[in-house]
Amino acid sequence: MSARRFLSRFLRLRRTGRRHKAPPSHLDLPELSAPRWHARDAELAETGMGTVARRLPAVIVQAAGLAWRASRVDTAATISLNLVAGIFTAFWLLATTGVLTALFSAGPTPDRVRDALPSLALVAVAVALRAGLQACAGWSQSRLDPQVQRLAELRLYEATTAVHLAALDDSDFLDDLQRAKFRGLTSAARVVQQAVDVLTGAVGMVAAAGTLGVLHPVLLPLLLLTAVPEGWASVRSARMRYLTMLTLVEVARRKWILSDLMVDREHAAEVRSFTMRGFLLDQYDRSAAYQRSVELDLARRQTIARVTGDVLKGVAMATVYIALGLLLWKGTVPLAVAGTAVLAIRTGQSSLVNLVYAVNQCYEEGLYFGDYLDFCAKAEDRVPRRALPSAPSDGTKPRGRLPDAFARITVDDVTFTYPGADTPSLNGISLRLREGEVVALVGENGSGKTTLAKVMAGLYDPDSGEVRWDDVPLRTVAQQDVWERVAVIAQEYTHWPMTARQNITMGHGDHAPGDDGSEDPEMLAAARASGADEVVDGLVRGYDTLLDRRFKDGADLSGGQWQRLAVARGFFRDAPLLICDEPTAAMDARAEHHLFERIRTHADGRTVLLITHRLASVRYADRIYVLEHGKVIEEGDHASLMAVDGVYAELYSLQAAAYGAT
Ligand SMILES: Nc1ncnc2c1ncn2[C@@H]1O[C@H](COP(=O)(O)OP(=O)(O)OP(=O)(O)O)[C@@H](O)[C@H]1O
Repeated sequence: MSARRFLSRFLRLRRTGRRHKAPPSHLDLPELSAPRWHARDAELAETGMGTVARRLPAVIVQAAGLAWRASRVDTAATISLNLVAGIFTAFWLLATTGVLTALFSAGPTPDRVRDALPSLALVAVAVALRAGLQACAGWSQSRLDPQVQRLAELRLYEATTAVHLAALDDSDFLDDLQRAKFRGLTSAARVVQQAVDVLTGAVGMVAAAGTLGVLHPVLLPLLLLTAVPEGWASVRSARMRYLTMLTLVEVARRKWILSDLMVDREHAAEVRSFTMRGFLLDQYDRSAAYQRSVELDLARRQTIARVTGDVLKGVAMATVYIALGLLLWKGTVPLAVAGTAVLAIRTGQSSLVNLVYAVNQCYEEGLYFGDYLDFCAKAEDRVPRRALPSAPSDGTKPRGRLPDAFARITVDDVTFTYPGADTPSLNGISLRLREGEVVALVGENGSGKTTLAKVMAGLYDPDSGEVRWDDVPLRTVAQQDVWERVAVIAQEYTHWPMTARQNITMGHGDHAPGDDGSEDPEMLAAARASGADEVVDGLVRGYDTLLDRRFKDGADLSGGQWQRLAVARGFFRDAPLLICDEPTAAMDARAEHHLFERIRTHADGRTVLLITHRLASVRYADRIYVLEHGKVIEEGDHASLMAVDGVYAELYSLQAAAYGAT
């Protein structure tokens, strides 16, 4: 939030009666001002009840649509049970008139009580049925919530795991994603809940108003008169809380960040070694103290609003009783009707208060839910039609079929620019790999090696140019077909919080040990080739060890040990093309030597694209491409590149000299 926006918001809040101290200056930090978390807050603060009422139907239609898709039975049950309960509310109120008419009639008391009994029985049945229906409605609503939540989560995750990788490099898309995930997703179930509460409140209100209309039309305005003060007090109190939370957003974020730093294991060592404890606790305490003072102030102002509402309600109730007295005195309504009217007014009053509150909440959640829906639609637009093998068979279906093996891979004049970047990361690159070759990419940091590897792995589509397997362009085949035929040992790999076995075999079905306890021979071969077998030998539960210290009996590995597992994962995939991007960066000298030996012997007949800064290891590559600023500037085998005496020769000589010196 810019200083100006903060100031104007602060002043606006002061004008609406707030008297908070400004946040302490140490809290006014740039990392707290990311707008994505609470993008709707300012809009909500400005919105009046008129706007809310106008936009509400659209929100309710969206909520109903989601609920319907989540569970037709529970949605239909929730709505219809609430409606029928409303009918019984009206029925109960009208039956009460019968009871009161009999009780207030002339004659001996036993006779009057006897006359009232049939109506009393009707009242009892109506009240019991209404309570039963409301309980059932509540039950079906509780069943609906998790189903809505599941549907909303699935839709989001299905989209985020299928969007084009380039979408995740787009900062606007990432902002929208964060907002949809952290705020929009939780609003899905809430908007449905609030929509049901709006319905329930409206039904109760209509039942009470309908009853009063039937009793005597003049009684209707009395209902509004009593409900308005309480409705006002409840909305005002909710808005106050909301606006207060708004000013605490930054402080709350600061507290999350600080609490993560003080609690998470990954920071624990540095917190101690850099003696950060006192600093963190002090920062946390100051934030908490500010939050406490704001919340105490809120409690005081909410109490004032509630007391004001209660006083106004008392005045309104007195007015209603005076009006009823006058109507009785004038003979406009009989005594029994007046008695029922009091009951109906009280029922309608609580329904109206609930209704106003639910409308407010429904609208608020609806805005965030709208963000979620917008994001899902945007993300689904960015899912490539050829993402999955089951791509639609319309004009955009994958035309080609990727060969299971290839004679050559050709990269032809490929250009690629990351979303939002000013300059291309790949600028007219051409190269070729023949089956069974080891081809190396070398070059200084940022020269485009990893980007080229990702384009060749089918993770990014080139802006122009083509990558072909034999004669089949990658952009014409289903992406999943490409991914299944390429094994990538990435520069930055994930520490999967799973067992050692799953870390190697993941994405390739279940590789549980056989009945005799023997492990899958292919997995063992991959582990041996990468040196992961030595890592697993040191784990208490072997391949069954969970590699995450956050769980009971979980283990953690060193950087080099994790890298051995990542390499084993790449070797395990039965893919004709193996891309190794800095596969030994964290390994010790012996493991590195072992791995490069393996790669030099062509990794069991596979074609290998090797990216590394260890130039001694690329000497034996069949061909070496040297990249600079996204272009190939030299190409050839080690001997020919040394003979050219260009960039490769310079880099190689530098490294060789360093070793020579030692
Ligand atoms: N996700 C991204 N979004 C925008 N630009 C990126 C992204 N990833 C890389 N780049 C840019 O693309 C260029 C090439 O990066 P790349 O990672 O391919 O280089 P590299 O040769 O693999 O470098 P290194 O040797 O350091 O691994 C760099 O200028 C980098 O800043």
